[in-house]
Amino acid sequence: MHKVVINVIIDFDGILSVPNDAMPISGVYKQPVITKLKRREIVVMAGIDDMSSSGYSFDEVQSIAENIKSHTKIQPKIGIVCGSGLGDLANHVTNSDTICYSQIPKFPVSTVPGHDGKLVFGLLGGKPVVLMRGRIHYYEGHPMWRVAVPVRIMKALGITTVILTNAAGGLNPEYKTGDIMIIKDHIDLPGLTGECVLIGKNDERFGPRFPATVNTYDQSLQDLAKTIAEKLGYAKILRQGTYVMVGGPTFETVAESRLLRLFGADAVGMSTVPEAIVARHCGLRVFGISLITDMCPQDYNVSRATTHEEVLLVGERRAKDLQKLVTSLVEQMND
Ligand SMILES: O=P(O)(O)O[C@H]1O[C@H](CO)[C@@H](O)[C@H]1O
Ligand code: HPA
Repeated sequence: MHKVVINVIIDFDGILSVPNDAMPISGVYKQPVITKLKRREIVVMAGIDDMSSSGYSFDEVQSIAENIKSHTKIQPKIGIVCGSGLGDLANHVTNSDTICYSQIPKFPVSTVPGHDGKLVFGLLGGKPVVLMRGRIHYYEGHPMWRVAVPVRIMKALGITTVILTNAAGGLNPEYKTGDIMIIKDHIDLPGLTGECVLIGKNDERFGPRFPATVNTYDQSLQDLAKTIAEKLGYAKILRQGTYVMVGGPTFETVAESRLLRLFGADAVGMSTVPEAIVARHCGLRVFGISLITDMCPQDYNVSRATTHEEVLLVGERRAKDLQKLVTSLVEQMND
């Protein structure tokens, strides 16, 4: 999304033109003339995105969902988004139907290693689910709405709960690589700086213009997950904390990690928050879980570079534990 404030030339007759090299920079213009023109025309002339664009319309989302329904008989009640290196969860789905994102008209495609780009329908813990084996990230160049539109599509498929999983860097000094963090709250850093996923026209059929985001993460699901994790013997690696989203794709500098910690975040990643917001906006119950795949450097003396390969490796190592936790959660949650 670009702020469309452009330099225009207005001649004596009030005729407006946009220079060929028009850039999205601030300019001074005569308000009375500008208001005669539709903003969309100016935007089109300047060749930049329409700032009112908020993505696929309600009808488009329904028709994408209808197309998907024609590929499977499973009617999912729970949607699961698999984070980096966590796609193996899909291997535990029985009676499965798999559809590649690229087969579905208008479905965004993921380009990140560790994100296969497949929708897997089937039974997990005896319940009908749909898993997104691979998610869409903002840093891939997608506008924010597109990052989260799969959540709207899953809602149109009939889900009532979404489970968001991710790989994240640990900021809380008490955390360790391999820990599992139940998300209790988030900080939408892109949102706070003007890139909230809900910016643009609002269609009330999706949800309200000004949605509340307190209690985004369902308390009873957090409690249930905690109980299950303790029974599974994960007490020592179990955390509950705040996830902060950054745009990425750079991993944090020491100074950035310190700043995010000062904000009160326990873990940092480049996803999840837009999906959680869109899910709450359309009335879904949300549960989020982070696998701490690396510790963010907060000391220049011990700073070492995080890599995506390392993130995927830790994901692989903890895959079984997360799979057990998520499967039991799905099995035991009420619909
Ligand atoms: O959030 P998920 O998709 O798990 O991926 C995390 O892992 C990648 C970095 O290694 C980033 O995309 C970060 O957000
Ligand atoms: N920072 C941001 N995103 C991440 C990290 C990290 O350290 N690890 C996995 N995803």
